[in-house]
Amino acid sequence: MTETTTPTGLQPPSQRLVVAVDGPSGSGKSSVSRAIARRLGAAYLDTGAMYRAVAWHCRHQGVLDDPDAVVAAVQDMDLVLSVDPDHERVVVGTDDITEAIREPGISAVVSVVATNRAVRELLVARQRAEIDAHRKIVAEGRDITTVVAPDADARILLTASAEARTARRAAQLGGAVEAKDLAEQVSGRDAKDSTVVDFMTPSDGVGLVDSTELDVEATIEAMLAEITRQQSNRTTKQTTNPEGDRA
Ligand SMILES: Nc1ncnc2c1ncn2[C@@H]1O[C@H](COP(=O)(O)OP(=O)(O)OP(=O)(O)O)[C@@H](O)[C@H]1O
Ligand SMILES: Nc1ccn([C@H]2C[C@H](O)[C@@H](COP(=O)(O)O)O2)c(=O)n1
Repeated sequence: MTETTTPTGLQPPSQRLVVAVDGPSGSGKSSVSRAIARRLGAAYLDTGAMYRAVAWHCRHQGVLDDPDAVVAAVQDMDLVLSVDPDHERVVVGTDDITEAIREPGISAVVSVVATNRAVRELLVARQRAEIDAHRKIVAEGRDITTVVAPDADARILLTASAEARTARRAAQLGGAVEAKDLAEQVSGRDAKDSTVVDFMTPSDGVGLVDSTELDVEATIEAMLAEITRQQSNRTTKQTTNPEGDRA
């Protein structure tokens, strides 16, 4: 069956839309994906917040140094994560950790859990369930375009130069962080996280948006244009080859 489309090639509002966004630290994934979700009337899944919540929980339980205990802690973890793009909220058990997961102490240790492959498997399963539960959703992280939702309707790698990303992080933190700590928070963390997933180069079929020379609004516009382009391509393929690759 062929899907119906609007004159612009965008799917009508009643149809399912999954947008997957990956990219390195400071590329703008969270701020831009949240804004896109608002404009599309979609849910917003911040998968980095899940890894941060796991890091907070394991540190709270004093098990960060024990990989097996980390996995057990994730299995038992009672995590509630808001997917409302207008309302950020992360709760573990009875603890509201929305603010706590953004602290430098968590940024410094989050790679310990993010590079644990068993933890990744558990979180990927939760992320897929969350995506399946929503008709429209923008999900962002490091492995959404490749592992979590490789069949997403639109898949984008959002990049920016290391210099631009470091400058953005410095501005975000209000200049209160030393240069070496900033470099560790941006490039150092990416280097550790890159050992388990590739989020520096787009895989096949993933669109690339480079925000180095763009401000936030221009990046949002470039992302929306790329989403429209990929949706149009998919619609054209479905119209010209409705049976897909089936012989
Ligand atoms: N195109 C842009 N131009 C200028 N500043 C930007 C741009 N995109 C994002 N920013 C700013 O850069 C900072 C980092 O952005 P954001 O937190 O969205 O990045 P991120 O990729 O989600 O990082 P991380 O993965 O480390 O959480 C924020 O202060 C944001 O407002
Ligand atoms: N899909 C994901 C999302 C995040 N991570 C890791 C990478 C970061 O070190 C950490 C926190 O992410 P951030 O909030 O900075 O985007 O979680 C990952 O490995 N896979």
